[in-house]
Amino acid sequence: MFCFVLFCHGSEAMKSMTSKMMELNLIILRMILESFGLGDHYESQAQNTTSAFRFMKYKAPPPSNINNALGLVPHTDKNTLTILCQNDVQGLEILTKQGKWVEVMVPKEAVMVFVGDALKAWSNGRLHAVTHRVMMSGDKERYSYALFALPKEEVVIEVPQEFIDKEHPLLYKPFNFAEYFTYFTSNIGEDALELYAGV
Ligand SMILES: O=C(O)CCC(=O)C(=O)O
Ligand SMILES: [Fe+2]
Repeated sequence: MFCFVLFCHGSEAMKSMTSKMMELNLIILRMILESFGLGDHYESQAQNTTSAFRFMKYKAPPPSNINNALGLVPHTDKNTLTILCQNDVQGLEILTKQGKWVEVMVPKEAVMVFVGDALKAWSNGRLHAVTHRVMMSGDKERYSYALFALPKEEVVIEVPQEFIDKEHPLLYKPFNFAEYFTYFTSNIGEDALELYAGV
């Protein structure tokens, strides 16, 4: 996979795209919070959020491996919410809780939204950060672009009291997102969140 991160000082089109995706991210965040009856957390959550934007290009697999080439390794996103757009070359797969990989057919003009580790932790595990990967087949390149909403550097992620009760004991200690991310980059593994912040 080839990818680069854009820090949007550049084109107006990019700036407008980023701000629309950020707007969508905030709408989704508000819907999630309201669905838990926690709409009053929206303002602080929104203020604590920043973003990164990334383009990705996946080459078509080599002829020797046309049906089954790994484009992007299995992972959970580390941030809060990801909004992903793609061209018409499918390839995204998610891992079910039963351990089965399932292809996701993203309809044209639809976007995918992923909950990342940061939001999983904040919600005390109520929201699931799904493991996903990209598998390439066929002879066309896949392009995708994503907005990664993430906590600002100084933000400490702390489970709100409303998410803690007898049936839902505290699962994650308060942690600084930037420090978690640094930890993850030198301890890459599926259970990074549990190891770093698990109670
Ligand atoms: O390019 C894709 O379809 C997936 C990208 C992704 O999961 C990521 O960058 O975290
Ligand atoms: Fe991802």
